Amino acid sequence: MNHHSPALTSPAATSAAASGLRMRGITLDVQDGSQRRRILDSVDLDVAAGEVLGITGPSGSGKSTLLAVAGCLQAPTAGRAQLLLGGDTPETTVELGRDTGRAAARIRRNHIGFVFQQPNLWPALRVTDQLRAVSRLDRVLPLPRSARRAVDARAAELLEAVGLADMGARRVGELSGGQQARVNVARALMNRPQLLLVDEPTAALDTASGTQVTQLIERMARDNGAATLYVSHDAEQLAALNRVLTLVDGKVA
Ligand SMILES: Nc1ncnc2c1ncn2[C@@H]1O[C@H](COP(=O)(O)OP(=O)(O)OP(=O)(O)O)[C@@H](O)[C@H]1O
Repeated sequence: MNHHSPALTSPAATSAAASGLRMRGITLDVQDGSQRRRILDSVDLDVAAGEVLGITGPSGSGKSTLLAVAGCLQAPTAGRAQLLLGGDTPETTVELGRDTGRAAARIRRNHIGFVFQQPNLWPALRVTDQLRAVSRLDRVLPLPRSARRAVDARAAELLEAVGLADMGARRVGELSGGQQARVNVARALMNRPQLLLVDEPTAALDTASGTQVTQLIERMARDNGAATLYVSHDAEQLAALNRVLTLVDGKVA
């Protein structure tokens, strides 16, 4: 695996990494009344495993739509989105954005973590149970004890990594906004995704907590080897990232 930062020759597409996200020529047209509208226009980008790429741009420039394509929630009209898992071969490549049905749901469950501004945590559920609830192992009932232990160990490891080691038994409704954002990041990484998609995670936080969450996302992306797209409007948060791509009218500016 290549954990080196790619050379900063271009803000978007960089030298190919053996692991990470590769998007080429991503174009999305939608029917808007009687007109065809181009929401994304030939977007190229690379994000190596463990690296964070900031995505910014004016409202309506296509940032969330780009995340939706990478997250198999929206199939592009043209172009290719691929998640490389250690080589550029069919066996080590997950094709993203080809369809949005059950195969896409499986890809999301196995390979993609999402962090949104609205964390969608259950306020009455304990922190550890939030993490247990998204584990794909929870789908097989009854769980063998060894699998349950593996899930609990992963949850404990992540809570420690995000600085909430003592909070596992707390109910989410009792946590501060910054702590909830941390639970949100931990939960997104439960299934060891190789791709992490983050949309405005600091919008509801003050600057200091926002900065901590951004630093946390960078560290967790690196430590977990997750290629990460980080959408934000917040200049302060973006300034902390090594690479930022700006979209204007669906194009890389
Ligand atoms: N399926 C769709 N049908 C019609 N229009 C769409 C569709 N998906 C997105 N759009 C339009 O595409 C444009 C880009 O939307 P998108 O949400 O990606 O922008 P954004 O950069 O994330 O904006 P914001 O910063 O406000 O969240 C918007 O004008 C939106 O209304």
